[in-house]
Amino acid sequence: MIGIYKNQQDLSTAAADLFIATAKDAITKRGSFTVALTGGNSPALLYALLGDSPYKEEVEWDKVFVYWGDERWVPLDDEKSNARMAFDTLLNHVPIPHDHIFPMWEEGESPQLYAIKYEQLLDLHVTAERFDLILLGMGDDGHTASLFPGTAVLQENKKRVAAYYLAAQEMYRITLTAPMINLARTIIIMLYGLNKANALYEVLEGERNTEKYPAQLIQPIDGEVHWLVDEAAAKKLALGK
Ligand SMILES: O=C(O)[C@H](O)[C@@H](O)[C@H](O)[C@H](O)COP(=O)(O)O
Repeated sequence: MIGIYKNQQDLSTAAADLFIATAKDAITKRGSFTVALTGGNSPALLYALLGDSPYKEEVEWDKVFVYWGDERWVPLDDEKSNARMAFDTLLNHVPIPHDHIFPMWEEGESPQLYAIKYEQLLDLHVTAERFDLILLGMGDDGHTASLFPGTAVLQENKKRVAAYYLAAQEMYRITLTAPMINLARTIIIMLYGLNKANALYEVLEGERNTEKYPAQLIQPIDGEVHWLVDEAAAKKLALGK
């Protein structure tokens, strides 16, 4: 389903409401809430909302387990780190136990070996391999998580977590694979701005070409996906008119 909002503020508020509802539902039904966070700019306002009143009091943070959907393979204090952004805007502001947080990074480890370790970390709390919620963004080129156009990771169907060198950015990326993402109970893909309009149109209404527009791979098996976008990003969509 797709929700089209006036601006970044409105779509971030909608995402915060959905986050809270999903967390409460998971905690009521299963006793915990497992969430994979995203990087990029799109979730910054959502994280700030969740880290402040009145939202922050709505969540039983001691029952929340935080993972990441993808990461740039850089130290936690690097400004490119997705984890650092989430700590700065959200995790340092809420009473979540430190051992409930699983950044995709380990000093001195190789990204490929850490991807194997991360699958074991998932097994600690993500029951039946299903996240309660995965947050995602989408790049102007149609990538989501670290599933970039034309990369071999798009064909990965055995691993749940994969790491690879992204030559175009001269860095390693580590990511949940599409099959793992698609097991989630709920997925939120949030994005805003005119520079996303073309990719959003191609992903949702264009021909299927997952090599070129990897976000087309996101189709939960038995869950729901919510596209939360602003009017500018929805500009080319027929269903946005
Ligand atoms: O680490 C990353 O780069 C992200 O997780 C990535 O998949 C991001 O969501 C998109 O690139 C959108 O980024 P913006 O929200 O900054 O447009």
